Amino acid sequence: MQIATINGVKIHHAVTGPESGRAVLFINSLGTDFRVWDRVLPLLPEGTRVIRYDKRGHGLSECPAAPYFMGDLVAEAAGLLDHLGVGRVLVVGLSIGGQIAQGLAAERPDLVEAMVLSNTAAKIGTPDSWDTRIEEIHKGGIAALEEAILSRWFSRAFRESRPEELAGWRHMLCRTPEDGYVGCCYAIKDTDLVESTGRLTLPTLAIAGDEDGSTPPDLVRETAGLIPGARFHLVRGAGHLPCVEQPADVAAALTEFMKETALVREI
Ligand SMILES: O=C(O)CCC(=O)CC(=O)O
Repeated sequence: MQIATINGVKIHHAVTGPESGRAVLFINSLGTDFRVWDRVLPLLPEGTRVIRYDKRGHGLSECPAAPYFMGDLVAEAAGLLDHLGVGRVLVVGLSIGGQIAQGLAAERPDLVEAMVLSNTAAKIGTPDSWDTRIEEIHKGGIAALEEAILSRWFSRAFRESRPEELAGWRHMLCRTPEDGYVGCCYAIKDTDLVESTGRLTLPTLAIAGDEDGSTPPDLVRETAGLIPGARFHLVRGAGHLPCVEQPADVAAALTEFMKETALVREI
């Protein structure tokens, strides 16, 4: 198990693949830990250097008291890359992870060569919607919202046909510490990256799920539209977590993007 103290927080992370390989940083979503990428990783090009971590309040990382700020989440992603000394990476961020990726690209362009924004946006939800969610969790815990959250995370077909897997993801969600989950809700509530993301020029691939109830395709497409040349890929038969539901499709899109951006890197 690899733990490093970054920005004063103990961050659980894992690095696999050869040191000479293309480095890819994966950042997971609200209520998930880095196992959310498990089904995609074996399908990536051989020799990829994969860096995963649990953001604060999730997985095996330390859970400071809520609220959290996007600036801290970005500082921890940057601090981890500095700590590992891997240089510029391709960042793949899912939902809040995609917001951290956008923030990282804006704050530390020396660390990010390209990004994949999966099921995310420059701004997610409204302050009122996040206040309501935070209040409901304080009253009834994450369990009070689990059905609603799972119905946004996964397509109906997945929920009906894969009950054992659904149970596993339910456990991951409900075992997220309340401070970790609510802390990140505060960070998303206060985040509006429209201006800073609109100034980005790095190669970008945006991915959406056609049944995503959290960040629907049009919202993801809107954020992609802020970045000149960004490509958009729609995953069919997927909710908010296409990396779980349609890993082959996500891995193929990522592999294609890695090939394209490898050419950009060599110029
Ligand atoms: O998944 C995230 O990181 C934030 C977006 C969200 O609200 C997911 C959900 O619907 O619970």
